Amino acid sequence: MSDETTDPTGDAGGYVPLTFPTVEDPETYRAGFACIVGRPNAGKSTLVNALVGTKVAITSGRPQTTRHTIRGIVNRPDAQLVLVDTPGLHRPRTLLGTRLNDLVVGTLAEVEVVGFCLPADQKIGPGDDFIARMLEGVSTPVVAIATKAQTVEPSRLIEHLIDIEELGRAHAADGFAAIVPVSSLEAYQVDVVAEVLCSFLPVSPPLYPEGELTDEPEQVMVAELVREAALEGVRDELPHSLAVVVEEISPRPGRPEGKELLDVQVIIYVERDSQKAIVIGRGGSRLREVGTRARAGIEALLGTRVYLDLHVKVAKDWQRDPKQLQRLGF
Ligand SMILES: Nc1nc2c(ncn2[C@@H]2O[C@H](COP(=O)(O)OP(=O)(O)OP(=O)(O)O)[C@@H](O)[C@H]2O)c(=O)[nH]1
Repeated sequence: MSDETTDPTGDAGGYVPLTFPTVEDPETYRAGFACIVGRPNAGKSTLVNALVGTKVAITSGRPQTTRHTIRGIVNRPDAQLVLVDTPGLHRPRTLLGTRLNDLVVGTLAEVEVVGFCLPADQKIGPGDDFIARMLEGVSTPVVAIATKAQTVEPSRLIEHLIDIEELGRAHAADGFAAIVPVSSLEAYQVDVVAEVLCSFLPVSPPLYPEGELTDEPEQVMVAELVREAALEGVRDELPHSLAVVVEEISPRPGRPEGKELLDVQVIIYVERDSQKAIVIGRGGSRLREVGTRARAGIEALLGTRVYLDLHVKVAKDWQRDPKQLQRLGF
């Protein structure tokens, strides 16, 4: 299934030269890494997107859509905060789950501060306790973030903040390093979250050039865009059964200047033939829509016209097969 653009809107071939952000005062400028954790659906990706100001991670109403560690970078006059968005922390049920948790714990030890998202629209439960216990094992300071704060009544928010305080004290003598309510979609206190997280970073020059939104390889970003497009409207049928691999991104040879074209070859893996039929749709109609939607995002990301070549393949039970997982980049 192929799909070439006929009406490009992006700047062709527009890779922006990299410059480092302006440092207001090198004596006090801070830079470092923060990791955002929380149970599935806690609002982690939405918070990262609000902090960074550009969509870098996938959000959806369904748990566990973020399979890769995606970093967003917040540049402030006084600090650079590099955010690591983690997959939904959960008790491992499949091998994929185990790998995700290993990935999360490994990441926590390497960052300067952890943001622990606890959604205000839900009571603190066993999933949050599980994460709090996991955090006991790392010495990184933990900032509790009461997400979705403006989706509930003030009385409920207060109750939630008290419960968070208790959760913190149950797991560490001094409790959480800070507790901040935020509502990412309602633009409430997003700046405060950035400021509090930055206060835990060491004095350091900026780590990444300006304009760089993520240090994930382009392949991963492209795969995420295709995955998001392929799940659109069929999340109930295929929530976790879909993996995307970008086989190749290469410039089409012999294109005239200003009309550059990137060939992008992508494989969508599903677990069963029935799922393949869902992704492709009648007469390939759905896959065409997936291609059109994904291509628009890829062109915006890469800043050039794209020829997207999409294939759907069946990889039986890929979630439980270590070899398949490795091949799919987990
Ligand atoms: N109204 C409102 N909705 C929010 C807010 N934050 C998150 N949501 C919604 O909550 C749902 C889950 O948010 P995500 O950001 O995808 O959650 P996540 O923690 O990244 O989820 P996983 O990737 O499954 O771990 C989405 O439907 C969001 O739109 C908020 O501040 N206000």
